[in-house]
Amino acid sequence: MASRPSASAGRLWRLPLLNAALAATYVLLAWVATRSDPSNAILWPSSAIAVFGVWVLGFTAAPGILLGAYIANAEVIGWPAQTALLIAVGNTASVSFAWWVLRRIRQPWRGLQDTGDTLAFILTLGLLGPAISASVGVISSLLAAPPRLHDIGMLGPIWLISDACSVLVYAPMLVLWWERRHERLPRPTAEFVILPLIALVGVVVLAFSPPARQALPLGLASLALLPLLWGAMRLSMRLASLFMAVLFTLALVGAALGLGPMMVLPIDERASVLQLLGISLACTVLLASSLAQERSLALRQLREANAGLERAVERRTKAMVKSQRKLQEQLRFQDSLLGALPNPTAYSAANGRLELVNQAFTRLMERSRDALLGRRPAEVFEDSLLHTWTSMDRQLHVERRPLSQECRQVSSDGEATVWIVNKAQVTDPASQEPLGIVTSLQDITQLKRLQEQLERDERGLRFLVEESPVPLVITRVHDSVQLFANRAADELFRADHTGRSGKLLRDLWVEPAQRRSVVEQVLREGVVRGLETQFLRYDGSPVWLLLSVTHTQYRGDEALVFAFKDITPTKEREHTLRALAYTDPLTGVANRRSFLARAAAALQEAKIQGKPLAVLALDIDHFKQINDVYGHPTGDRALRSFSQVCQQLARDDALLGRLGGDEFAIVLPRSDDGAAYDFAQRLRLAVQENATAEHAPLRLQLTTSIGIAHHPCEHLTECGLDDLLARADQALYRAKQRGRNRVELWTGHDHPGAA
Ligand SMILES: Nc1nc2c(ncn2[C@@H]2O[C@H](COP(=O)(O)OP(=O)(O)OP(=O)(O)O)[C@@H](O)[C@H]2O)c(=O)[nH]1
Repeated sequence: MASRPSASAGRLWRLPLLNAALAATYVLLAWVATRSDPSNAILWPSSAIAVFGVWVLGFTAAPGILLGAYIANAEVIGWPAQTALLIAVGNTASVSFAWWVLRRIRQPWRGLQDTGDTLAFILTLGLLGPAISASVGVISSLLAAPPRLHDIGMLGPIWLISDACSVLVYAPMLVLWWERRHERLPRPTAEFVILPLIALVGVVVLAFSPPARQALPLGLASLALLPLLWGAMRLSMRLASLFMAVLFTLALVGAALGLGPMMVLPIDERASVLQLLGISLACTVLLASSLAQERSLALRQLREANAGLERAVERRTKAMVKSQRKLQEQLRFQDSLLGALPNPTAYSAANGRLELVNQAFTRLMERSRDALLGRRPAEVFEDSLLHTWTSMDRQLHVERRPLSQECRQVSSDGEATVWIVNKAQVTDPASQEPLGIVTSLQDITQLKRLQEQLERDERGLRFLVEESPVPLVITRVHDSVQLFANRAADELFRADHTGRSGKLLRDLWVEPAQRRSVVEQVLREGVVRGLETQFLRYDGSPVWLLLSVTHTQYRGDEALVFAFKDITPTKEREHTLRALAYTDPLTGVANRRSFLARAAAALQEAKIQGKPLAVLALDIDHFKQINDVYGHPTGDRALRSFSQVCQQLARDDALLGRLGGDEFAIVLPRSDDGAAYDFAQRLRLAVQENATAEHAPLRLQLTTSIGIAHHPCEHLTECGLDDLLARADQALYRAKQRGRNRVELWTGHDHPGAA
């Protein structure tokens, strides 16, 4: 490759030196070529140096070429200075221009790499450059000294041929040896030593044969083509160009000395014929060598590709060996795994024949491994297992998913065993094609017996539970769906009678919040015992239940078991007793004890809240007479009628109670004396109008007297319920004294003594 001068400072000094060396070489070669005859040089080797210069230094070689050409033309040949300069400019410009054209038509220019490069080199630097140089030279010569007409016709071609021959024969050798100076030479073999020697000797004989043998035909010179072609095809391009240059130089020297076949030609044609011969030999050798170079490059690439291929094959082979080894390891592992499996396990190929069996399988079959491997199921299995085995295989081919099936087998000693046959298809991971089937058997004889026992036990238990007089319900935890209810439970909740109409057990709780807390407690602690709670039956009627709940699994579901006891009669009895304890049986209002307790609580609350409270004491007027005249039953009716009127008129927060006989009391929370007085008056009037004692056909009209006391008290800072009742009683006493059917407020003047 042409090296361009670098702009770096370190290399600047080299360029003038190289140009000077180039000029000096140019002049030296011109001097050598023209030594015998300055006006008629056989060759102009300086042109080759100019090409070498421009190739290596690029256009920066121009000063060296110009200087060398000028000195050579002026000093060596003897042209006048002006002509010499013109010719030198022509020489420099032609080679530079040819170099520029070469770089344009071969882009990127890589040197003499192939026939395209070589052809471009021949056409540009080999022919175009010399043609321009010759043209400029001829014109310059004409300007200097007009020659004869004959000479004008010949001067251009002679100049061109001479330059072209020089460039084509020597320049490639120089350039190739310069550019490939670091490449090692091939090791010399007999062929590469002997054949060039023979060629050299032949050329020497031809070129330097004595004048006596000048009669040899000129065509013999073409024999030189044979060794040159051998060199072009067998040697590297660098050696071939050297070989060619050496042989041609020998021929040239012979001709210069007046020896060799050229001597048969007229003297003025000898040089041109030799040069033409040189040009054609050079072109042939260069192109043939390029072809050989291309061929060897292609061969090298092929070899490299081949080597790459071989390496790939080797790698692949290694990988295959590795994976084969891995596969074998896996197979060994698989074998040992299979052997270690406690369950009888076998692998059968796609054709059904057994390919692998473990020891458990051989024991089950009561045959040796060899007696099983390679056999079809029909050859080794008894009827029951055979039937299950083959029908599962068929099913597996269709469904292609693991299957399990139960199979009963009778061994040779007549013992029946039950097996679960598990089968799974093995498929090719890539194509999904079935490869075979793995079968594993599981002895469930014991399990089966246990299961049967359990089923029997469960039947017994189920009977017990279903027939138990204790109502039992099982519900699923997560959705409360009823999983089981015994007959007693259905009767308790009247499920048969009305139907459940979509209701769940959880809908029957009267207090849903209580249900939630019970479920949480059961899930947390496992059991809840003896909880009294109220449910509604499916028909809506209430029922009191004693409830126990526990947490269990029922047929795979998380479940709650509810056990109930109907305690409704007990609860009703309790209720009646409580009612009897707190109410007056004749009138239904609070009895004395209950009234006093609730009244005390109301007074306490009024004190805490700082609110007023009034107490009314009531007594039916002349009640004793009713009893005495019309009898007790009429008196009882009078009491009931009176209490009813009081109940109807009293506010919701008022407390009414019968203290005894015909004495009643009313507590009015948040009522001052004015409000209490108004209420008492309204009540008195209501009694007068509505309270009666029926004594057919009579209808006795009742009246009442009312005394009022209130809290806070006027004269005492602190007073209790007893004080209030006593004051209300004193006020009542005053009402009686003042004619009855009246309302009196306690004023502080009423006291027993005053009465
Ligand atoms: N019928 C009936 N009479 C009862 C009952 N308890 C008490 N008595 C009677 O009620 C009467 C009470 O009479 P008093 O309040 O003393 O006299 P009174 O006739 O109402 O006179 P004044 O109160 O002054 O109007 C007595 O004759 C008792 O026997 C009862 O439960 N039923």
